Amino acid sequence: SHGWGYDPENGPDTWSAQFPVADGPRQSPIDIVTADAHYDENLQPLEVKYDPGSSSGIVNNGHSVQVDFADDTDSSTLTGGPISGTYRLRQFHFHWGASDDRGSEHTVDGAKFPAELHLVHWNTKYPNFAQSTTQPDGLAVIGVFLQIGDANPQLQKVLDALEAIKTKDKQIAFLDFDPSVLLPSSLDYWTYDGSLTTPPLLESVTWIVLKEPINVSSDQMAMFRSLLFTQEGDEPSNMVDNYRPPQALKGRSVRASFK
Ligand SMILES: CN[C@H]1CN(c2cccc(OC)c2)S(=O)(=O)c2sc(S(N)(=O)=O)cc21
Ligand SMILES: [Zn+2]
Repeated sequence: SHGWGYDPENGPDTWSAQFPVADGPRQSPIDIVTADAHYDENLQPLEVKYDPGSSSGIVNNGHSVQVDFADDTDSSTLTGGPISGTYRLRQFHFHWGASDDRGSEHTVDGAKFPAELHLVHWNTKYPNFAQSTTQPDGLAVIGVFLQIGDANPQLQKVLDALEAIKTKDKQIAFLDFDPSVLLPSSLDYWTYDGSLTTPPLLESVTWIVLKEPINVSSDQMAMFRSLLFTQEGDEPSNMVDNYRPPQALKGRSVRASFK
């Protein structure tokens, strides 16, 4: 098996060989030390405007489950917050653990959550997504923690699609889904300059990590863990622990939108 992944032979500790930026100055995720997060009254509220008509498909890409959006118009956008200009929603996906004690990429005062949702947006000042991924202000990713609680009915539509995309590279149509139903009631956030948390680990992400988690039940978490990293017909490997651990802060500051 070649290509990056999350096993000992191709996981996060091996990525710097092919992607030297892995040891760069603004890598993600990080541990958010809440006492060190500086309240910035200049931070604007987040403005999320998503059009369910722009959702297109759901795919097992061999690293996560991802819902893709049509990003040829400004139908689903992120503005405000720490960013300037308009960023278009491209996709959302998740990271999770083999058990409920781990799975998130960011941690808060060292605490891990069982999963983390990432909503990926790109800066429309650049001609397209690919170009934006190479720019320091090219991407903005909203991170939402998942905590074990009551079953989340909004998540169920995503989970019900998983049995049709169990193996790597399987995808199906996924229409009329408004990802704002996955956001918590408070949009209070921490923000810092970082990177993609997977190869190519590009240092082009303004991270916007929401303080309030959303709920997921343990049974719903088990559904994520029924996915496979592997293709149909290959020796099956459960898609679990698809998270990169926290990286060095290297002098960066984390700002808070709330007191
Ligand atoms: C496989 N995962 C990444 C896929 N992407 C990607 C695809 C092609 C090219 C490229 O850079 C040239 C980036 S992506 O930009 O959509 C993101 S966002 C993200 S995370 N976890 O930091 O939110 C991981 C990935
Ligand atoms: Zn991610």
